[in-house]
Amino acid sequence: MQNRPLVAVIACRREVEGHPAHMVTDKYLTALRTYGLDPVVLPVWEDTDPDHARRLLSHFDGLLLTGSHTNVEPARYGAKRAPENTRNDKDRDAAAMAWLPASLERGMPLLCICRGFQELNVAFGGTLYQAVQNQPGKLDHREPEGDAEQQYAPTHELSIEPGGVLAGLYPERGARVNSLHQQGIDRLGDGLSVEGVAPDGLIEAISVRDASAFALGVQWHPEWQPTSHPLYDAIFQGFAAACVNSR
Ligand SMILES: N[C@@H](CCC(=O)NCCCC(=O)O)C(=O)O
Repeated sequence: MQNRPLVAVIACRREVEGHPAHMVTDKYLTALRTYGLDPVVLPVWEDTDPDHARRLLSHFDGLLLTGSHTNVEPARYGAKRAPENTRNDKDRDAAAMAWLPASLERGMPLLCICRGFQELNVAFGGTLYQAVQNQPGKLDHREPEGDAEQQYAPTHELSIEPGGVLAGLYPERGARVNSLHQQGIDRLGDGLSVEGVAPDGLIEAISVRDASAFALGVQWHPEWQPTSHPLYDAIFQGFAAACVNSR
């Protein structure tokens, strides 16, 4: 267990038993441990600034931005709040928007999942659909009814862009992936590349074009039982190898 790469994991602000808390659900932390990484949960504060972000992240070998039921504040991508968009977390928004450029500047490996994927797009000047299910021609990407096994079961196809970062990690042209989100990428941020799309054309995976290390975002949840899904496994293997190399 010695000398495992240290991965900073963004927390969310939630109320726990009547008190404000900073928390991460276990599956993200367990997935990192499974792949030989040591997760460290970092609290989020609305007054995070770029200098603090640089100093804080200098202690780590990688950064994971997790999924969350909350949404990026629409004002951050120049939109008004839609009625379907009811959950926010301004502390997490501020931390993510400061940590993303700081981590890329340092060449730290970066894995962004679901909300994290949407944050990566917004950090690069992209915009989001606030309710994908209301967009003409788009599928409903929200989770099905049921228990966690049913909600995180693969529900739609993913088509992987040939020649990209994801294609380099996983040899097949596609896979079935889970889907637990209401929001999604509308306009792609400048400097990002599409790595995979859903059958309705919704962008499902992106990478940072000029990143000096692994920098991938995915709309689905590879942290859910990663060792039993070859694509999810390949993503964590790739991220873990990059974290080892960045020490
Ligand atoms: N709120 C956003 C992002 C969806 C998301 O990250 N869901 C995570 C669910 C809980 C988890 O598994 O961590 C949206 O609705 O698009």
